[in-house]
Amino acid sequence: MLMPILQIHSEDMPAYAIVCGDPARAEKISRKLEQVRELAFSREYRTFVGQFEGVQMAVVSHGVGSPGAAVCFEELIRAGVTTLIRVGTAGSYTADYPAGSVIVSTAAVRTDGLTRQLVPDGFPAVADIGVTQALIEAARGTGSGTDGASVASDAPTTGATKVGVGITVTLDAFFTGVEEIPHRKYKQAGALAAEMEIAALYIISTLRGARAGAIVAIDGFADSDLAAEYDPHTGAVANAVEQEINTALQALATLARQDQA
Ligand SMILES: O=P(O)(O)O[C@H]1O[C@H](CO)[C@@H](O)[C@H]1O
Ligand SMILES: O=c1cc[nH]c(=O)[nH]1
Repeated sequence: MLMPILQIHSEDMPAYAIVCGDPARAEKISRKLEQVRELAFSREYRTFVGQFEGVQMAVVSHGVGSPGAAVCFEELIRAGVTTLIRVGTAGSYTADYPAGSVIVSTAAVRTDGLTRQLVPDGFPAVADIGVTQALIEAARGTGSGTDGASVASDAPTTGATKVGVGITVTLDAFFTGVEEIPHRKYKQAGALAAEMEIAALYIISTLRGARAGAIVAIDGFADSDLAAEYDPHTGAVANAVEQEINTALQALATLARQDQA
């Protein structure tokens, strides 16, 4: 069956998918796959399929913002995807996790408009516990692997990259207007970072019976208290993106092997 917006056929889709905002990041991730094929590049949605460690998986870009990303998540699940990991970027709420860190999102604060049109206020946007566990373990594993960095049990690292685990905030606005975004409250309540699509991913996955998790590379500070000059194109951010990609690929392969066992 043809998915009308992504322009992919369900017959071509594996059960496992990595999703990310940027089509260029999808292409970068696809280069780590074997027997890779590009299925479609429709609007902001670029879809590749290939194998990682023998596991057939897809890599798909969803663009910026929850409404557009929701179209991608819905069509992927309709096409047969059952496990999704978002590999994104986010602004940090804490100097403990500066640019170049990565965060595994356990749940997302729903400040977006999209999920309000799907479920009532108060319904939680939570990650799948198995996907989250696989991401945390892979983050520790990739950290102690290729570049041999030590991994502290309470503050896991990947290479030189600090890894946080906790709540993220999903916003609709990237640039502020005249309304104040309550960053200070989110931060005081313990949220680690803000981005723009994770709540949609978690709510849609919960509604449709799929499982999802997310990892984000920190590219600056989300709140104006900490905001320095925003530059998502530094070497530290590129390193964190590389680490989160390796982590997500490893986690997805582990989940697939667990499913087969
Ligand atoms: O890097 P990606 O995956 O696009 O994620 C973040 O970056 C975009 C904003 O620059 C938003 O999509 C936000 O969620
Ligand atoms: O939504 C986003 C993504 C990256 N960095 C931010 O500060 N916000």
